[in-house]
Amino acid sequence: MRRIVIAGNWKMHKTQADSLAFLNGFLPQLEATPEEREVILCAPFTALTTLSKTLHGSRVMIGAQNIHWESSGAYTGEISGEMLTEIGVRYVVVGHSERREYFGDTDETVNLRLKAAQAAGLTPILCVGETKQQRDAGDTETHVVNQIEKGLMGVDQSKLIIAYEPIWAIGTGDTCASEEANRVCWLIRSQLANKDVPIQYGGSVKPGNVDEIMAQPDIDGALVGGASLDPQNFARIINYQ
Ligand SMILES: O=C(CO)COP(=O)(O)O
Repeated sequence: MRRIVIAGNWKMHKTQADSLAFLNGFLPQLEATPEEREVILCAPFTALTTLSKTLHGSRVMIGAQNIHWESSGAYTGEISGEMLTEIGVRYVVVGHSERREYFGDTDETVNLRLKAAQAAGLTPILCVGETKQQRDAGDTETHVVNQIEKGLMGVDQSKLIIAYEPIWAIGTGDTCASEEANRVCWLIRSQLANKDVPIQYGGSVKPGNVDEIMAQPDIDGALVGGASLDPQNFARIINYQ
């Protein structure tokens, strides 16, 4: 039985005060949300403790947006798995295209981060997806399969979430057609030993397109950027029909 997991990726948005204000508007809207839908907020490091304390005992889980592969050491600016679990973080986004593009993450370091997350008891959300050029050149399948193969070497597939995020659809308003997103999610699943890994779609998910996306048979959730910053929009996405 596959799980449904909806995660908000706040990226570099929201102070602690902003995060608390968000929860005030957000939590009351989850009262009628079906129990089986897992809800995660992936917030900046500085907001994690506040969120964790405020959400203690709630159905909303906390995720981080990066993790280093060593457990401690001289790695200025990085964060370890133990530092995250200590404050109640349960999930971590790994291999987001913004980290690959701007901060030098490669399939090799993504693989190390995934293994470190699992060793610390965190569930990683591995992001994969093609650029516009790769799609136009007909390389989507090869690229995504390659990211999956390299990223998942030696990774435990029983404690894992995957997000298919076509880069050209991120923050552009240009959603991937839901049948096409489903096709690539199906392709990803076909590469996995564990067919029950939740596979999310990410890229301009909004209240207006979530129902159609979630109706697809191989899409088990969403990884939501911009629309997760607004409590009404994100709650509407979680409460998809
Ligand atoms: O990158 C994303 C989530 O990780 C998607 O961002 P948008 O929902 O803003 O397109």
